[in-house]
Amino acid sequence: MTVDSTGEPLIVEGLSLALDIGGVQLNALRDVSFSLRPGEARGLVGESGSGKSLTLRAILGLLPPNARITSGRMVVAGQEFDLTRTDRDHRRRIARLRGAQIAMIFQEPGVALNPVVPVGRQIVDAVARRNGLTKRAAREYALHLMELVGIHDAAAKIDAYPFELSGGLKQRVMIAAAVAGEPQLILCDEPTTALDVTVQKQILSLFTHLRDELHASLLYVTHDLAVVAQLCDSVTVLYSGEVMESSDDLRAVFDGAQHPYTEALLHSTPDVDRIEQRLYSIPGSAASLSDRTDGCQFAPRCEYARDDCRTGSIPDTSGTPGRVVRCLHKVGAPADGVPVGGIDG
Ligand SMILES: Nc1ncnc2c1ncn2[C@@H]1O[C@H](COP(=O)(O)OP(=O)(O)OP(=O)(O)O)[C@@H](O)[C@H]1O
Repeated sequence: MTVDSTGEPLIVEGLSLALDIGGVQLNALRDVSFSLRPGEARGLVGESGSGKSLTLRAILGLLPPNARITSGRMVVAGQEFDLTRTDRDHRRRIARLRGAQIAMIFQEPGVALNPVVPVGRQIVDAVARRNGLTKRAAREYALHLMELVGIHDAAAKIDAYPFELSGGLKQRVMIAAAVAGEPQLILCDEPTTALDVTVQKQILSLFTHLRDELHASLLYVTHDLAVVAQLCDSVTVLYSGEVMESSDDLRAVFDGAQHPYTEALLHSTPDVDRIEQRLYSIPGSAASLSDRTDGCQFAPRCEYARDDCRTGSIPDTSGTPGRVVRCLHKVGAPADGVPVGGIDG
C-alpha cells in the first residue's frame, strides 16, 4: 500500500517485526499498514496475542530488546521514519515525538503515575519544564487540564497523591498528563480494561470530548468491538500479527464484515440490549508465535478455509478504496457459483 503522506497525523506502512525467542527469529507482525486522518479515531482490534501492543510500541520506539523491525515506514506529523533503523539519531527523533506530537495512554494508571509525587505536578511537569512556565502558571494549567478531563473540584485534588484517588480518577489524571503537550496523536492501549463498566463508559465519552477539544487523532487498541463501535470512525482488525480486514468506514464493517475472522469477532461481541443472547465463541485458539505458518493465519479456525488459504501470502481482495480484506473466500462472496459459507472447507 502506498499512501500520500500529506496532512495525515499517522501512516504506518508495511510494518513487519520479528522476535528473538531462544535464538529463533519468529514473525510477530507481518506487513501491518494503516493510517489516520486528522481528527479520526481508529480502533486497532484483535484477540490477545494478535500484536496490538507491539504495533503501538513500534510506533513509539519502545520495543522490547528481543524485537527487531524487519520492514516498515512511518509518517508522523509530516516526518518520515524508516522503522528498520536503530541508530542513535533515529532513536532521538522518535523520542522527541513522544509527549510532544504523540501521547500514550496505558492500561494501568497505577504503573504510569509516580506514587510519591502529587498528581497536579505530574500532569504538567514535563510540559512546564519544556516551556519554562512559572510555578503559578504551571498550577493554573494543571487545573485547566484536570477540568478538561472531567475532574470536578480539581483545586481540592491537585495536591493529592495517586493512592488517595479512585481508579477512574487516576485514569483521568494519566489522560490529563498525556494530553498536556497538546499532542496531535493519542495512542491508547486498552485504557478502560481495569475499570468498572460505569467508569469505562465515562472514560470513553471523555476520549470523544478530548478528540473534539484538542482536534487530535486517536489510535485505540482494544479486544472489544463494542468499544470500537462507541468511539471510533474506522477499524483495523489484527489476527496473529496480520491485518485481516480494515476499513476507513466503521459502519461498512459492522454492516458487512467480509473477513470470516471479523465476522466471528462481531458474533462474539455482547449486544448490551439483548441480555438473553448467548455469546458465540470462536472455535479453537489463536496460534502461538511458533505455530505461525504460510497463508492466512486464521485458516486453521476458519469454516470457509480451503487449500489455497494455506499457502503464500494472502492478497487484499476488497477492491474498494479505504478497505482491506485479506481473504480469498470472503464472507458472502460467491465462489465457483456457490455462496461461500454454503459449503465446508
Ligand atoms: N518481548 C517478547 N518476547 C516474546 N514474545 C513476546 C514479546 N512481546 C510480545 N510477545 C508475543 O508476541 C505476540 C503479540 O504480543 P502483543 O503484546 O503485541 O499482543 P496483544 O494483541 O497486545 O495482546 P494483549 O491483548 O494480550 O495485550 C504474543 O504472542 C506475545 O506473547
